[in-house]
Amino acid sequence: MNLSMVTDLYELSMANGYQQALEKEDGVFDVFFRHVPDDGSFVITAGLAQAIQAVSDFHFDEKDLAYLKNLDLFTDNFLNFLKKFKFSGNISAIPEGTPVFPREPLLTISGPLIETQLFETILLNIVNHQSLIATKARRICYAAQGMPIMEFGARRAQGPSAATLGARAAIIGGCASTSNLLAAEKFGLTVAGTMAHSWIEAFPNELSAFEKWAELYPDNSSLLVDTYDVVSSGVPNAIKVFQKLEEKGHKPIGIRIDSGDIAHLSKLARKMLDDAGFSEAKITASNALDETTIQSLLFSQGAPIDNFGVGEELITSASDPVLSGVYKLVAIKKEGKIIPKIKISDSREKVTLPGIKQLYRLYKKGTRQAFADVIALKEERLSKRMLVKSADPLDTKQNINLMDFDLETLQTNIFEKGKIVYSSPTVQQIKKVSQQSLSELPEETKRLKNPNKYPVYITEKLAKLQDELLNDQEY
Ligand SMILES: Nc1ncnc2c1ncn2[C@@H]1O[C@H](COP(=O)(O)OP(=O)(O)OP(=O)(O)O)[C@@H](O)[C@H]1O
Ligand SMILES: O=P(O)(O)OC[C@H]1O[C@H](OP(=O)(O)OP(=O)(O)O)[C@H](O)[C@@H]1O
Ligand SMILES: O=C(O)c1cccnc1
Repeated sequence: MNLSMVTDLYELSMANGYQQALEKEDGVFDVFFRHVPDDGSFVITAGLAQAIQAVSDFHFDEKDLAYLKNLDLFTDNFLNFLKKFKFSGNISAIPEGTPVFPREPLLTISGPLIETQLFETILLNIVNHQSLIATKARRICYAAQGMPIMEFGARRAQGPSAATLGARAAIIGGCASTSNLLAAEKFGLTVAGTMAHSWIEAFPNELSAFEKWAELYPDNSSLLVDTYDVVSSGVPNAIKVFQKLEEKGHKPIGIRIDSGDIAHLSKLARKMLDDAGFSEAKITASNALDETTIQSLLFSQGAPIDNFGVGEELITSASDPVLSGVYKLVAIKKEGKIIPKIKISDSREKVTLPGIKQLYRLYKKGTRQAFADVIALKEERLSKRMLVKSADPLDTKQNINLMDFDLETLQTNIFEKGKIVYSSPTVQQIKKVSQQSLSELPEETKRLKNPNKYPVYITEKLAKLQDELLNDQEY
C-alpha cells in the first residue's frame, strides 16, 4: 500500500522549500530514541520490512496531486517532482529483532534533502509502533520465562493495521503465536486460538457446549472453563469431556481460565485435572494480563499455568504506550563536502550526535558476551584499546578505557542509490536472531524492574565533534 500521504503537511512544505532554497544539498537523517518504554533498558527493533516497503512504494498518484495542488501551497515544479518521485538515496539500518539502546542510530537515511525529508513521518510511524510492541512482547515473554504467549490483542488494538502489524511485532518480541488470521497469513506466523464465552452461552448448558466442541475439534480441545463456575462446573465438565476424548484415542489439550483469582483457580484446577489422570492437560490463563501479573502469578504465587493469552496490555503497550523515536538531521552533503549538523537544546540530554556514524557492539574477547556499544564516526577505524565517553551526557563517569574486545557493526545497507540491496528475513528468522542477541546481553540489563543500564559510548572523535559544534554553532 502506498503510504506517501500518511505524513505531516510540514514535510511537504519543507521539501517544496528545499527545492527552491537548498536544491543541491543532500541530507543525512538518523532515527533514534532517548527513552525506553516502561523504564526498560533497551528496545527491540521492528518494522524495517514495512519501512522498506513504504520507501519503495512511495509515490503520489493523480488524486493526491490534485489534492495537493488545491492546497495552493506548492509550486508546479514541486508537484511535478512529486509526480515522478523515486528515492535515489541510501538507507542503512539495524536489522529487526536487535536489542538497541538510547541514542543509537536505528536507521540512517541519506540523499537529496527534498527526498529524505519526505520519509520522516511514515518511517517514524512504522518503526516506533512495531518496536514499541516488540519491546513490550519481550518484557511479557521474559516474565513468562519460556511459557508460550499467545497474542490475543486484535479486538483491543488501535485499529486493524495496529492489530496486524502489532501481531507481527509481538512474534518478533518472542510470542509463540497469534490469534490474528490476517497477521498469520501475511507474515507466516503460527496461528492459535480457543473459544469465546459466547460458544458456551449459546448452548443449553456448559457440558453440551464442551461436548460439541470436542466432537468438532477433537485435537484442539482447549475448553474455556470460567463461564459459570470454574471449580464446581467448568473443570468437572472439562474432565468428563476429556475422559470421552481419551476413550476415542485423542489427547485432551487443556483448559483456559479467563476471570477470577487466576492463581487460586489454576491451583484448584491443576489438582482436579491431576487427580482425574490428566496431568498433561495444560492450563492457559488470560484476562488483561501483563508482565507484572504474569511474573507474580508464576513466581510469587506459584500458579501452575502453562500458557498465557495476552491481548490489550501487549497490543497497545498500555502501561507505556509511546516509543518516541525521532528523525534528526545529522549532516548535510554539498558538492562532495560533509557538513555535520547538531540540534542544540536547553537540556544537555537532548543534544544530538552529529555526523555520519557507525554503531558497534563489543563482546568480551573470544566470547559472545556483549558488554557495551560504541557509536563512532563512520570514517573512524577503531583501535584495540580506546578511550571513550558515555553517550549519555548525564552520566557522571565520563571517560572509560576499553580493551580486550571483539566487535561487530550493527547497521547493514538497505538501499544504495535508491535500489534495495537487502532482503528481509522471515519473521521466524528475525525472532530466532533476536533471541540469540538477547542471550548475548548481560542478565542484569534484561530484568523488568530497575534494569542495569547497558553502557553506550561515543568515541573521543565523535565527542570532540559534538563539543565543537556545541561551542561554534552560529545561531
Ligand atoms: N492471582 C492473581 N494475582 C494477580 N492478579 C490477578 C490474579 N488473578 C487475576 N488477576 C488479574 O486481576 C485483574 C482483574 O481481575 P478480576 O478478578 O477483577 O476480573 P474478572 O473476575 O475477570 O472480572 P470480569 O468478569 O469483569 O473480567 C486481571 O488483570 C487479572 O489478570
Ligand atoms: O484480556 P486481554 O489480555 O485483552 O485478552 C483478550 C481477551 O479477549 C477475550 O475476552 P472477551 O471478553 O473480549 O471475549 P470472550 O468472550 O472470548 O472472553 C479473552 O477471553 C480475553 O479475556
Ligand atoms: O482464541 C482465544 O482464546 C482468544 C482469541 C482472542 C481473544 N481472546 C481469546
